[in-house]
Amino acid sequence: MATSSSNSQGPKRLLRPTSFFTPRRSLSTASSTGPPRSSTPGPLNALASAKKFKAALSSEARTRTTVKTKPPAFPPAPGTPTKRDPSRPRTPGTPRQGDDDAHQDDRSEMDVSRVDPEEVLVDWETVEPADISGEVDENFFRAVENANKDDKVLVSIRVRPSESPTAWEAQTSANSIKLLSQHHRNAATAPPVFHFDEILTGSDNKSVYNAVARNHVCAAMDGYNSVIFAYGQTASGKTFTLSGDDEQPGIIPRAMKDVFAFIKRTPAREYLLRCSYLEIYNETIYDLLAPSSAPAVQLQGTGANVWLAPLREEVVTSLARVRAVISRGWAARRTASTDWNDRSSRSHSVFRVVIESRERGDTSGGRQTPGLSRPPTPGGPRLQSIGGRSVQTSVLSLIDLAGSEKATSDKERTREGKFINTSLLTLGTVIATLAENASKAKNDHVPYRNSKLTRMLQPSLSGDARISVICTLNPDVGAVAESTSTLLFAQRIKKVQLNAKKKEVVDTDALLERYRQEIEELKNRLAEKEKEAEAPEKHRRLSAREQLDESKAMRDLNARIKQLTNLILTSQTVDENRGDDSRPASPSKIDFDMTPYQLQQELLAARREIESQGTQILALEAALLARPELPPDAPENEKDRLLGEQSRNIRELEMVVKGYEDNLGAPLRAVREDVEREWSGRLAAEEAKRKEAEEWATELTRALEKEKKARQQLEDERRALAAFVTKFDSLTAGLSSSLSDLSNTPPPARVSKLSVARLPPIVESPLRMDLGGLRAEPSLLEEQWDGGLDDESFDAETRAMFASSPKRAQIPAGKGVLGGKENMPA
Ligand SMILES: Nc1ncnc2c1ncn2[C@@H]1O[C@H](COP(=O)(O)OP(=O)(O)OP(=O)(O)O)[C@@H](O)[C@H]1O
Repeated sequence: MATSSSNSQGPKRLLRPTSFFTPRRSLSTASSTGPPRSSTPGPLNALASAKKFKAALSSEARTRTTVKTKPPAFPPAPGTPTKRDPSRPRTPGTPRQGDDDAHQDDRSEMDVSRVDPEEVLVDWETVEPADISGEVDENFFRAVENANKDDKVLVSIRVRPSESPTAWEAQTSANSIKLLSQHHRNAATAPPVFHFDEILTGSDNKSVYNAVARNHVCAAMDGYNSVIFAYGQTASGKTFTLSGDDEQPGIIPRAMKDVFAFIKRTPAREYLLRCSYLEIYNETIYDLLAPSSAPAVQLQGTGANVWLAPLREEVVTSLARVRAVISRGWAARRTASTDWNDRSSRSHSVFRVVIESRERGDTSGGRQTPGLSRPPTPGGPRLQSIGGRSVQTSVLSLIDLAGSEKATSDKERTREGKFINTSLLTLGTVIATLAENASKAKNDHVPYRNSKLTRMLQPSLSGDARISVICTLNPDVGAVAESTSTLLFAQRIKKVQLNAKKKEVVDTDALLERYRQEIEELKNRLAEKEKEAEAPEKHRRLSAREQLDESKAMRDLNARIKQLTNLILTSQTVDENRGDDSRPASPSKIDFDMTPYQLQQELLAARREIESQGTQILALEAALLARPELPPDAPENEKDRLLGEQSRNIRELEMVVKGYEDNLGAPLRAVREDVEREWSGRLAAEEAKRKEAEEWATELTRALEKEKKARQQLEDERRALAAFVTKFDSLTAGLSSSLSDLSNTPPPARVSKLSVARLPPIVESPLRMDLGGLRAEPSLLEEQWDGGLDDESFDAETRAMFASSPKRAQIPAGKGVLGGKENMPA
């Protein structure tokens, strides 16, 4: 197993870059002596301020710095501060360099808010050949294939070269690193061996870029958010890794070169690239591209939806523009001379490139996707989806963290160090919690809000991006504690789980077109297969197994066609529901004067619609699940292709479902809720009315019952009266005959005329009708018979009949039943 330690290659780099991308040249006197930090630095002057090793130099290095009176050296380990060189001017309170540079005026020339995105697109034709010449190789495009597979953070360790005795044994071939046993505190146990994705040594930045960054740059070009950051103690080589120098350009310049190379190799798409550069200094975010008087950048939004504002974004169309932007930002960075690093980054710096792309096409006659011609949302895409071409957006963030450090001999540096350490500590805690949550399937609170750095990184750390972390190590014996702590951080971040997804503005037209094309192709294939299957000689040639395979393939083709047709139908339903305004009808447009019944019908129809679409989604999902599994012996590339295809389908389905939910589901739900609310109000009113009516009906029934009872009573009484009259008539008839017998006097005419038929059937007025009444009132009978008829004249039967009457009717005084004319029928 090959063993290489940092010592084996020896330090090669001596000076900070004079600028990015400038042609390689031997280090100049100017750069080796470096301008005094207090001098007014232009962007390139700032870059020319050299960062020097304080350790002993390699022979190669020595020859290059002969002009220096004191040879630069690797910085000693923290904790062993060296005495400041009195000849070197003191860093004046970490000023923003370049504050007064001459570029203030032309800073906003390519500001994204001032240019028409359509005018500044980059495509394979506009990429300058010089921008991609040199180190871009074919492997880059192989990296694209691997870019989308990893759901873990890529963690690499880079050991800085040192001439001092090293405490670590780095095995690059085994990707492991361990402390030499003589430096291990516990002599009884063996020092632990740390394993990572990559262990890198030496000063070659190209191999570092290829190993730790290329895949992530490719992923960003392919639509995934990607973050690459360097973490490590001060002076361990973070800035060297990210920015590099003339001879060894770091990750940022190499990444930008690859971005243009990617565009050159992708003739089907056009790109809008915008860069921003910012730093977090003492827990305040500064825009490095804005004038120093500009207000601090604020973190807006919450959770995973965080964006920065106000933030200057410069559109870049060539490497020359990128170079200018980086130089400007670099010049404005806060660096200062510390006990360990002559140009120590006193802030976390973030270089961001927003990559937007869409398929190329004629923009003149294209249909503007409805709803996308609005002003861009903060943090959202700028490129419009034209002619049914979706826009893919991703962000590539390249972060140079400030280095963790112990207290220094300078008060101001110590204060900065506290902020730096606090935010790095928070980053450590966040990573530890995320790792713990991922490994134990927990959901503990992650303290993102405890620092600006972690809040800004929240969307990426919570799984939204591909992440690569390069942990830089100072291998010196004096830095063992810090290096161990860096390795432990690296170990924790390895466990963080990612789930980055492509960001694409869904364009239904584009999807539909894609589906239609695929259906066409599939139909052609199916037709060919059917033709083949019908050929009789073929039938004979094929084995049973082959025939089975053949018919399965045809079934699969049919299923896919069906699935795509369903997708088209679903999309069209979504589109139709958009209406003219590309949005579903607002609930306010519903006619609320409809009857509750109509509303109910409407509601039912809406529910049925939702249900049928839900079924459609389920059917699509089932069809997707039922897709053929790969035979175990399928070639690897075929598996990859099918896997890629399947994940594309899933993404498309997700987009359609999301589109459906966004465009149809939510408004329909809102409509349903509104209708339900309205309808239940009306229902409640109706119910109240019904209750009132029921009460009224009960009241009526009760009154009716009462009336019925009263009528019944009266009827009984009438019958009793009729019986009484009949009896009376017969009595009077008997009496008159006996009287005439006795005295030959004729009976009174009036009494003789009385008959039952002349009695009223129902007597409305209360009748007084008892014997006592008859007796007490001067009744007609008494008038007529003038004492000739007394109580004794009624037999016992008649008296009993009157007594049993349910309600003894009263004959009004002076209006006896026989004499009350108003009661007599006409
Ligand atoms: N791999 C390397 N090969 C050669 N020189 C290196 C390497 N790594 C770092 N250096 C040199 O070491 C010095 C300190 O490195 P650098 O400034 O990158 O450290 P840093 O981690 O960014 O420090 P700080 O956190 O203080 O900003 C620089 O002069 C740099 O050129």
